[in-house]
Amino acid sequence: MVGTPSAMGKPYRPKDHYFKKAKQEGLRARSAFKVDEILKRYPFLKKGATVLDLGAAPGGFLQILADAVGPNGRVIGVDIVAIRPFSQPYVKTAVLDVLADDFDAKLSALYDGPYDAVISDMAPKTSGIRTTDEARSLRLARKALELALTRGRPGSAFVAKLFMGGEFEEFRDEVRAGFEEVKLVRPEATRGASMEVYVVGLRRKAPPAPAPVAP
Ligand SMILES: C[S@@+](CC[C@H](N)C(=O)[O-])C[C@H]1O[C@@H](n2cnc3c(N)ncnc32)[C@H](O)[C@@H]1O
Repeated sequence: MVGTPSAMGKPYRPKDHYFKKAKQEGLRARSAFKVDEILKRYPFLKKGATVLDLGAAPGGFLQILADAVGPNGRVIGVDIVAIRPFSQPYVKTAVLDVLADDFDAKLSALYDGPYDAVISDMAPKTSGIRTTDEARSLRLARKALELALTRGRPGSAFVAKLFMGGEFEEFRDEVRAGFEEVKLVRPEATRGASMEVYVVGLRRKAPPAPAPVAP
């Protein structure tokens, strides 16, 4: 089936190769292939690791993350939409809005960290107005970065999806300030028309030691 031509000239196929592959492999979403590719390129998640997945519904990323950390690990997934429960007891999910005032307290009640990786595939509801959508995407990515910096261990990793444009460069600099290395990934499974890119922060820098108290 030939889809509607996109702005970049590539056809948009709602039921494309990755959609079918996800179905065949029992994956909840085609996006699972995106995190799988990121983890293959940057294998920062070890068995036994603890990971926070923001914007986790319906759970494609969670399936890959659960496999990556195994039963001695821990995966926490949150979304404003309910996530069908996982059979693995080390995968915990909750309906939470990361932008809500009480989010941090509710996340702490779920699991207080620290995390080996904070991953965000959050995407705002699109308005069709490019600047508005970029700003909303950036707001979600900045919240994810705040969580990675406050709840990630030194040495931990960060991944956030972001719509290119607007303050993209500023955001990349903010990630650079907190992580030793920063990479940009546009996974194979990303649809042709999409402006999204994943910013990957590797090895969170240790926060500066507190100033010594004067005698
Ligand atoms: C592309 S989908 C995520 C797909 C998911 N990674 C998977 O593999 O199944 C983006 C998600 O971001 C969520 N989202 C958007 N705004 C959010 C917010 N403020 N708090 C939590 N989740 C949010 C949406 O509800 C949506 O489920």
